[in-house]
Amino acid sequence: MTATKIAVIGGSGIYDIDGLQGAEWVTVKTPWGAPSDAILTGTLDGVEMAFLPRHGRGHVHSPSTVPYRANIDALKRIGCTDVISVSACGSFRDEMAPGDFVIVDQFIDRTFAREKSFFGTGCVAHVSVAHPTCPRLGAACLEAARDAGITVHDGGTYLAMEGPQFSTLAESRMYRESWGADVIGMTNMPEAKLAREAELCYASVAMITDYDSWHPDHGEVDVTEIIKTLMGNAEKGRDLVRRLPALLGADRAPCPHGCDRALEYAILTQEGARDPALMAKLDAVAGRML
Ligand SMILES: CSC[C@H]1O[C@H](OP(=O)(O)O)[C@H](O)[C@@H]1O
Ligand SMILES: Nc1ncnc2[nH]cnc12
Repeated sequence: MTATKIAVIGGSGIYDIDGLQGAEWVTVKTPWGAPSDAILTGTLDGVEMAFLPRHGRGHVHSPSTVPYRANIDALKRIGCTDVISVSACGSFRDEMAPGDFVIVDQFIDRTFAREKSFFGTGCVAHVSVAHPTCPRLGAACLEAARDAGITVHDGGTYLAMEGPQFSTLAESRMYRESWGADVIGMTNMPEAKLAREAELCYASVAMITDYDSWHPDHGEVDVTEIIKTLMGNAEKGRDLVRRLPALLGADRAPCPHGCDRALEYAILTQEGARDPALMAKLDAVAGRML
């Protein structure tokens, strides 16, 4: 058993969480640059927590410029074991209405202007992301959402687009009709892939704000409407987060799905051929393996 430390990455509309005992904003340095902001640490129901606003307080970073590698490294570096992403999303399904939450379990990654791996020349690694989210952590999020009285859907495919503009009508229809995506956002990739490389359990809670632009009854995405829905969603998201420590507990058994052992057979570069500079940068992310 190891001590649980729950990280929450708050998306648009969620820039802090309340109720933490011993709350303190901590600045964390990483070899991948500065994270989006300082990290709010403390305990809730006897469980260690860490909160990182993805876009920074004041919403400074765009989806393309969020420092995803620094964020995941920083959370790993301070001892987090589980990462929960809470994000605003558009919906491709009639039944997934604005105000509903979806526990995402698959992704389609359409992002192209972001660093997607901690590894590279001098230390090559290939982890599996066939199942990119942790079922144990996702189940806890589902239970927390139900306990909070939130309308929540168990499972869904999140299309990660580059942004920052919303999709064209043709793209929206293609993602929905041909690609089978359920929700759309701009930030969960490469975050989920990096969390897997860092051997962190990752779950994604999509908070629906709109029907993107495909819906004949709703017209195109309207950011003022999104922001209105976002405010209500953010309060529900905070309620969900408050319930997680009691559900996950202070002590943590190894992940039954192997998230915390993802690098076990993933590093291909032979010891003598590894780049010392890159190896030094991997101290937190892959320290267990090096
Ligand atoms: C507020 S609309 C677009 C913006 O909101 C989402 O951010 P996050 O995933 O961090 O909640 C979406 O991905 C876009 O970045
Ligand atoms: N329709 C949408 N597309 C992309 N990101 C979003 N975030 C919230 N709504 C969105």
